[in-house]
Amino acid sequence: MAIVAKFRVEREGFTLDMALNLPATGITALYGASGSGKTTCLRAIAGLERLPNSFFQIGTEVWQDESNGIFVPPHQRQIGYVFQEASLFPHLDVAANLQFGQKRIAAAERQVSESHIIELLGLKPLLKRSPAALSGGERQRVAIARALLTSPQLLLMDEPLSALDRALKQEILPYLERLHQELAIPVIYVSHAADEVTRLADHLVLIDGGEVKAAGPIKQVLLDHQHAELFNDGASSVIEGQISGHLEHYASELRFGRFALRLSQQDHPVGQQLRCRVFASDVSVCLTQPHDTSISNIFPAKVSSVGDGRRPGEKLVTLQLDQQQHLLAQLSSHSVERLQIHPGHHVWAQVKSVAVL
Ligand SMILES: Nc1ncnc2c1ncn2[C@@H]1O[C@H](COP(=O)(O)OP(=O)(O)OP(=O)(O)O)[C@@H](O)[C@H]1O
Repeated sequence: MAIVAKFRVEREGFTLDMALNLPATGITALYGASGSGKTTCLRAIAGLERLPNSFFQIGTEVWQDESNGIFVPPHQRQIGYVFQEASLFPHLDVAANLQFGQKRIAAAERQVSESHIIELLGLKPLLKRSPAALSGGERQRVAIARALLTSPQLLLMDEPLSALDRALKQEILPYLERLHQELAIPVIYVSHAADEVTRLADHLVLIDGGEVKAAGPIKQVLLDHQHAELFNDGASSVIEGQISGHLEHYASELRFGRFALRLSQQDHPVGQQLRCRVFASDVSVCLTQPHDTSISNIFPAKVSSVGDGRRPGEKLVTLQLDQQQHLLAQLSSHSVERLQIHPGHHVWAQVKSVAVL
């Protein structure tokens, strides 16, 4: 099943022209700077903004095809929408706010059970509270639950964590991961926070100036040197693996394919799936296997490409560890020349540090 969209609108000083072909599964992140057109795209998907000459289809359902006079109004689209700020009814308690979501759908059409959603989002202890007595993170969890209880075919989330401080954000992210693992509802997630996107998304659409610059599975898009600079905090690659053990010296081990990555001690149990982000600036390259180094994570790799970095004198080198896993290394062009690093070259990748997401 796929989501196919074509949106075009010209506004004063801004043209949006996007063609999207997305999988109707998992989390797709729309990532771009402020003013790049993410919200306009989301509002167009919801039908809140009717853009001329546009088209939208999810699975076999066409919600908009202006060339054939089709436009399904927003209230007839099975969509859940979560905004930056949770807009709960202040006079109703959490339970009544949730029921409001569910009542919009006839009992026979409900796809999700209320008790399951309450459990997934950890809302049981909050049911009798009024919205005023909730933290920002709790309010947002209620808003997400309310949207899910309308049994949407598609969940749209517009910067759902951007109004929360770092601690609240960290509190809510595991809930979003659980939703992802346990519910089959596709999510389109708008964000300009690279850490959120790399942690949650399966698919990534990079938007710049109203246009799609790149789209595809997140690991693949991140490796594309051309787009590395659109990710505003620097080029990086993602490693996804399972905690395979807790080691001495306050360290844990993450297995990915036939490799193991040593991390600072993690609280997660063995077997827990985890994503890490490896910044290209934290990866260096040796021609021979280093033994006398303080760096613990050293992998044999093959250079698959060498491209220009963000600044003059910088190169981005893609290193292939195996069929599934690549790393990006940011090197000086001087080092690339001195070590004669070229595609096909067998080298050793040293990973200085890893951001656990
Ligand atoms: N109703 C409107 N009429 C005219 N211009 C608009 C309208 N809505 C948005 N714009 C303009 O369209 C451009 C894209 O806005 P949009 O809100 O989609 O960007 P965004 O990527 O979501 O930004 P942000 O992250 O700041 O929310 C901006 O230049 C904005 O000023």
